[in-house]
Amino acid sequence: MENMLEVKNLSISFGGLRAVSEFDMNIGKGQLYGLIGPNGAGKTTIFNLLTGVYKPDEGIVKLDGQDITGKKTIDINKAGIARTFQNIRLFSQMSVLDNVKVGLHNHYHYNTLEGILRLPRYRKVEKEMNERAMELLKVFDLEKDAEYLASNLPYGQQRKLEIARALATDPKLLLLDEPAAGMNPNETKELMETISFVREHFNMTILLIEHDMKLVSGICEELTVLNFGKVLAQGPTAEVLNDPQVITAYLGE
Ligand SMILES: Nc1ncnc2c1ncn2[C@@H]1O[C@H](COP(=O)(O)OP(=O)(O)OP(=O)(O)O)[C@@H](O)[C@H]1O
Repeated sequence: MENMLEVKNLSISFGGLRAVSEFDMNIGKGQLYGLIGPNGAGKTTIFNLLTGVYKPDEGIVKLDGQDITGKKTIDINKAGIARTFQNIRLFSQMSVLDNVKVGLHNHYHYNTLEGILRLPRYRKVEKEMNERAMELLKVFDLEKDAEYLASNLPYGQQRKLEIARALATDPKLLLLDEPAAGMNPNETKELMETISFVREHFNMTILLIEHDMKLVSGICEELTVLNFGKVLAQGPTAEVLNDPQVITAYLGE
């Protein structure tokens, strides 16, 4: 299997704290991959390194063969990585539809003057964007909520909308940071179905951070377990979760 993501020897320190150390991870195209580990292990820091929020002290990140190490967040997004956040970050005072359209701006363009004068090209692009955004909302069963304010959606739906907005940027790799955080068991079950569906429907490669072991064992094919910024175990989900070191360091806590 060809790799979508290749991470080699990634390290970063904050002051004296080595938050991520000599971290390696390969994710095959189309894989659903989990990153787990105790609180403070460095999982979110790895997402921040992959998305250019932090620049690594050492190491290489390649997306679909392209070196993206140390690039700016916006350029990494254009290269094909989109993410969601541990605490939902929607534009709460914008409509559901407009939240998705924000994501589409990577790919649809008109200049300001065309916009102000409402020239035909502006209207054509707007129409295409509305159609594309509605298509995405349909996938998540949110099209009937298109005109609502994002903040009026129930929590589980806001999570879905955040995923829809990330997908609107047309990524190659989707990063989900604790998508099930704060969800009840029913919402989590629905979310698992949504994530599996997104993988199939968009032929997407997905990396997720998650503490909910039911979700992790239910949908992830491979895992990396992180402990104190280092890889503790890596491989097929069932093997990793039965590894005595993993049970002691993480699952047994
Ligand atoms: N910008 C920063 N400055 C200083 N220390 C930081 C910074 N970002 C993260 N850290 C530290 O790096 C370590 C790893 O944090 P990180 O948030 O990546 O852990 P995590 O595995 O995502 O934890 P959780 O499961 O609780 O979200 C922690 O000790 C944290 O305090």
